[in-house]
Amino acid sequence: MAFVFSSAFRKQGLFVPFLNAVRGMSSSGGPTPPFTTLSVSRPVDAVTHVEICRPEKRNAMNKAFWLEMVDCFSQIAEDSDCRVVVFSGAGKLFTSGIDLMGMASDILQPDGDDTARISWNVRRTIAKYQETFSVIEKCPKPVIVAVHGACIGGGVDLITACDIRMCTQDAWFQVKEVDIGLAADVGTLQRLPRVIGSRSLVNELAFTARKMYADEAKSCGLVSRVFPDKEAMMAGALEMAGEIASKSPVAVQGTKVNLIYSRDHSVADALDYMSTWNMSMLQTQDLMKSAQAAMEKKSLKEIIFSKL
Ligand SMILES: CCC/C=C/C=C/C(=O)SCCNC(=O)CCNC(=O)[C@H](O)C(C)(C)COP(=O)(O)OP(=O)(O)OC[C@H]1O[C@@H](n2cnc3c(N)ncnc32)[C@H](O)[C@@H]1OP(=O)(O)O
Repeated sequence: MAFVFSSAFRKQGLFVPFLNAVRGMSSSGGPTPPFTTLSVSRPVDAVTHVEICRPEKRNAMNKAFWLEMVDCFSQIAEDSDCRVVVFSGAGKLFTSGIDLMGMASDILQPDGDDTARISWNVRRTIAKYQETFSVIEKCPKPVIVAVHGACIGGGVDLITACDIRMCTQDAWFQVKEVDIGLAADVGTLQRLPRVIGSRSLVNELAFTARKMYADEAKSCGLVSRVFPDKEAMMAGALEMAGEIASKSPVAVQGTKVNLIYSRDHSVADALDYMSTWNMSMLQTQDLMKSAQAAMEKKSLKEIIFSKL
């Protein structure tokens, strides 16, 4: 499997092919059928790029988007040719959040003959929308999200379900739901407090709906990297994805599953889960291959791991 590794390229002054891969990630082709809101591509081996692709509507999340995300990430979870995902937005900004024009019927005019049935249907609808972002967490492949410009409302729900967040210097984040009369209900209130340490800051953002800009997002830990512009960010995302993709998929996917498990359980329970996990996963041939490479001072990039 031939990977593109920018650190090696940079040493040789060969960063250009990498930037060409980034340029190939642009959404000029529009959504990838059968999707109508997502463009899916493979810019380099083992890396899947998913782009929310409604630039003329500022990537507002319409009904199709909420369903297509589930199909897309379920397929990626099963795709043994994919080891890492990069997620980004097409056009001027990352996303303007829920489609305020197209979503009203689902939420404001729910079906049902009486209060019980209406409530039941609303509950089901909310659970369906929650799944749109939970699939990102359920997918064992690491997901790197790259945010440029605005990331509003549902966008914050989305990025908090991702494993690694990066943004451009012009990015801003807004937990906008209170401004449209909602308590955010598809992940932000559950995941954001686990992402950034300060509950006071989370509460402030959620109660006031104020914008948080890139520097503050970096200093509070919402993002781990800030890039000067989108091209640099996509190159950085692809470089990181390539680095992760070079490692044992058994090790990487086991790491994601156990990190998420340990976030939601006690240390004792998570250690117990880990030992049960690794009682089979330690028997992988990847362990021997990786250890041998370390002993021989070889780069993992030279090692061929079986697909997973
Ligand atoms: C159970 C479900 C739970 C989920 C809850 C989620 C909640 C949320 O997401 S709350 C956040 C809702 N979003 C907003 O309030 C943002 C609204 N949009 C804007 O403020 C601006 O559009 C923005 C700052 C993002 C961009 O401004 P810009 O000047 O660059 O573009 P515009 O000229 O305003 O828009 C261009 C066209 O896009 C359409 N559009 C933008 N945002 C949305 C949206 N959220 N929903 C639907 N359509 C949107 C806008 O109408 C323009 O369309 P057109 O007039 O046809 O050109």
